[in-house]
Amino acid sequence: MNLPTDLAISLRAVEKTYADFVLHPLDLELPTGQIMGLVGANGAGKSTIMRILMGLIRADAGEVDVCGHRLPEAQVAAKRDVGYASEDMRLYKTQTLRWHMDFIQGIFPEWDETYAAQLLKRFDLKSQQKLGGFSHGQRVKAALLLILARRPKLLLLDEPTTGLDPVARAEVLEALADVLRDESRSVLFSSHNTVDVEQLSDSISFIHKGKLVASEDKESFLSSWRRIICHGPWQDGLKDIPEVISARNNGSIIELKVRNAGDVFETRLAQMNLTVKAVEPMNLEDIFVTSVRAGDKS
Ligand SMILES: Nc1ncnc2c1ncn2[C@@H]1O[C@H](COP(=O)(O)OP(=O)(O)OP(=O)(O)O)[C@@H](O)[C@H]1O
Repeated sequence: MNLPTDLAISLRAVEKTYADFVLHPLDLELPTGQIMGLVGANGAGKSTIMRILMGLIRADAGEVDVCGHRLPEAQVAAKRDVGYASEDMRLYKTQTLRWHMDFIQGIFPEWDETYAAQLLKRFDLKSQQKLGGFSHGQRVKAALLLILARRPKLLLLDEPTTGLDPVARAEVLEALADVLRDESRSVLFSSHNTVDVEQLSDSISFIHKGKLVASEDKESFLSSWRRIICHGPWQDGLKDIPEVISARNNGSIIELKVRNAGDVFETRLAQMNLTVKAVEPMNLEDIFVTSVRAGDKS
């Protein structure tokens, strides 16, 4: 079945249960031409989502569409359109990078040799070197080169920058930003590195213990959070206010981290004899740590 392709990814009520983990009914959409960062703590379910999208595991329920192909029925067509890179990607240690490039070129007619040559240079890789002799960072870059030069419509990247030194990270991020210059391509990447996600993404999806707690464009997501510093008497009831994700006091200074708190929120604080001294934006790292520590409230 061919479905409309204005969405690179469409998940509807997708579920997956393992012995000790439940991916709760998940709805997720990635419009074509966008880059989405998938953020969540260890074991949140990021790789599970990636593997479902790649058809490596089957969802227990729900509908999975990738580049307009319904899985699992249109698995073969979907695999042509998707490039997937993860830590468990198998490369042959005894073969050179050139051997891998020729191998992939033989399978995917879309292979772009000019682009592959540019990536070799950008990533500072030697095509005649055997993969067994590559460092971790070089292996990650080699895997990305093999996927990017195929020019797939959708890139699924599981932790693409983990374990890379700052220079290699910058090279990889630049290469990903380049991919997006072509508006028909899309990227979903998971990362623990909130700086990368904040820098690169159009939208952010936040997953916590198998539940999608937010999936929004980056600006709205970041601006929905605030750090508020106030003066006044501490009250245990602060923690029960739904918008307050975290509340801490140090003497008469109270620090609140709030989400979706409208203007009436400050009126409410005033009614509690709290004087607002500062309202500050939060970066993704702070939001991430606050959400994970707050557990289910986020
Ligand atoms: N094949 C499997 N059998 C049983 N449990 C599994 C299987 N694959 C994953 N899980 C469990 O599902 C949960 C989510 O795993 P997943 O790899 O999706 O998390 P993640 O968000 O990618 O974590 P990390 O950031 O550590 O890579 C974990 O508790 C994991 O143990």
